[in-house]
Amino acid sequence: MSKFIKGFYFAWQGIAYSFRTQLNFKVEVFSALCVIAVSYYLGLSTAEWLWIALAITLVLVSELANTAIETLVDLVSPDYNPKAGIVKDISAAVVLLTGLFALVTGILILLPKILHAL
Ligand SMILES: Nc1ncnc2c1ncn2[C@@H]1O[C@H](COP(=O)(O)OP(=O)(O)OP(=O)(O)O)[C@@H](O)[C@H]1O
Repeated sequence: MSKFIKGFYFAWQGIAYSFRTQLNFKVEVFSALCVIAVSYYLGLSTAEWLWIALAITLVLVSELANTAIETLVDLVSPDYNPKAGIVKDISAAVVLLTGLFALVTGILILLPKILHAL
């Protein structure tokens, strides 16, 4: 396998590991699929699709980074350490912020269209 192809394989391993072990990542992937289906049904403009894609990407990327940081913290600091806790808390805060951004984006773009379609 070429080094280039191997890179994709390792990246996929990281996604598969996160999906297997992180309930939050599973929920976010399924939520993203639901949002994409609803967006397709509602017929978004190109700009609206880009905002939805940005929100979904930010949430999934931050959850993957959070999983990597948690795993690294558990590796280097398996025992209780206030600084290890702070690192995990900040990492979780990043996911929270991207989730809030996704929520606001979804409400601003999808809610008016859903109400109009009812
Ligand atoms: N080694 C540690 N030392 C101090 N506090 C920790 C440590 N590990 C975890 N904590 C605290 O417990 C919280 C939850 O940690 P945990 O590793 O269970 O994260 P989680 O988000 O619940 O992860 P997972 O998705 O694996 O369940 C952290 O945000 C942190 O405040």
